Amino acid sequence: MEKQVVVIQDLKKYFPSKQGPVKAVDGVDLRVESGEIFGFLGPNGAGKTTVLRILTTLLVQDSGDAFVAGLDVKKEPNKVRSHIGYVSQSGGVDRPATGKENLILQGQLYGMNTAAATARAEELIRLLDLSEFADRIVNTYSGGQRRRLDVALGLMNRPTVLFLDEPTIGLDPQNRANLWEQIKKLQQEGTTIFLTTHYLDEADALCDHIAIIDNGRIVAEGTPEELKKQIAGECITIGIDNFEEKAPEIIPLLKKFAFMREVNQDGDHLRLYVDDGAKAISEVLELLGKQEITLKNITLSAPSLDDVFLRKTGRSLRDLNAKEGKEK
Ligand SMILES: Nc1ncnc2c1ncn2[C@@H]1O[C@H](COP(=O)(O)OP(=O)(O)OP(=O)(O)O)[C@@H](O)[C@H]1O
Repeated sequence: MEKQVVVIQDLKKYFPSKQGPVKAVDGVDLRVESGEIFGFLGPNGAGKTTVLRILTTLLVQDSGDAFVAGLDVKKEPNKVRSHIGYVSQSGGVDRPATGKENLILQGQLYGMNTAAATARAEELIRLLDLSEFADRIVNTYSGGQRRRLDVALGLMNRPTVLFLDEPTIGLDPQNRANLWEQIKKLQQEGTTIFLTTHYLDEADALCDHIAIIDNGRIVAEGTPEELKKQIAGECITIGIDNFEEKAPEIIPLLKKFAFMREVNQDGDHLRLYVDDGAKAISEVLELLGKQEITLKNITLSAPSLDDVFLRKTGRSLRDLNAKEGKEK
């Protein structure tokens, strides 16, 4: 088996628009190793789905190369399709049939005979814990049940790699946690998973490897631990009264502290990356007091993937998600 299941080299896809071309994917390089859960993390409109659609042969790139299971997606789309499963954001099924019937039909569409399709459907019903509802008509399913059936549908042809576009969007915390468990189980069964997500906690908890995309370009890549290590030390977040007026006054003073590595503005908060959090907090509080600045809130935390995103892009992914109503 290929060690690298997905290889992308200088991939570009621009869409025409009245304001000039939208650079949806603007020179992306990526590698996904066999057996890993790979997370493609980025805000709304960053280019995640466009890359996914190219990899799953639904869209052709303008330039650059993409290989899935060693096959060129542009030159051999049919062969690529036989190696992949794809679960889109909207999901697939809308037939007035049960989950199990939908699975069998999907298998038959892949060319399986009824016996083979039924056996595979039963295997997936066990693996993904669908037995409670597999014999019910699909339009009676909850959002979480629907999502799990979508994942099973994507697995009918035993794909080398399963592409999941925002698998947990719109799910409540319990259903999200359940789907994460199922995704981990699939990995243990040997499937490589390529998923897109807006959610920092999802990428952190689930993925072996992450690429962060913004405006069609990869801004950071590595394991969650590697990425967070780039932001050494601890993070103090402070909210102050009269932020607009006071922040420009206080930032240069904060930067003078020997323990201060970096000061970032995040909406109406300051994020201070420091060496020794406890000591730093007391000195920061003393400085605010001297400057007669009123503190609204202060927290100390370990650096998160959002800190990585903020450093690379100057914006907070958590804030962007909140604006889009996608906060977790
Ligand atoms: N068919 C299209 N025609 C024109 N512009 C498009 C088309 N598809 C995508 N775009 C634009 O390309 C950019 C990238 O979109 P894409 O859907 O890949 O982002 P995304 O990261 O998947 O976002 P989301 O998280 O919202 O799904 C966006 O600016 C989008 O509006």
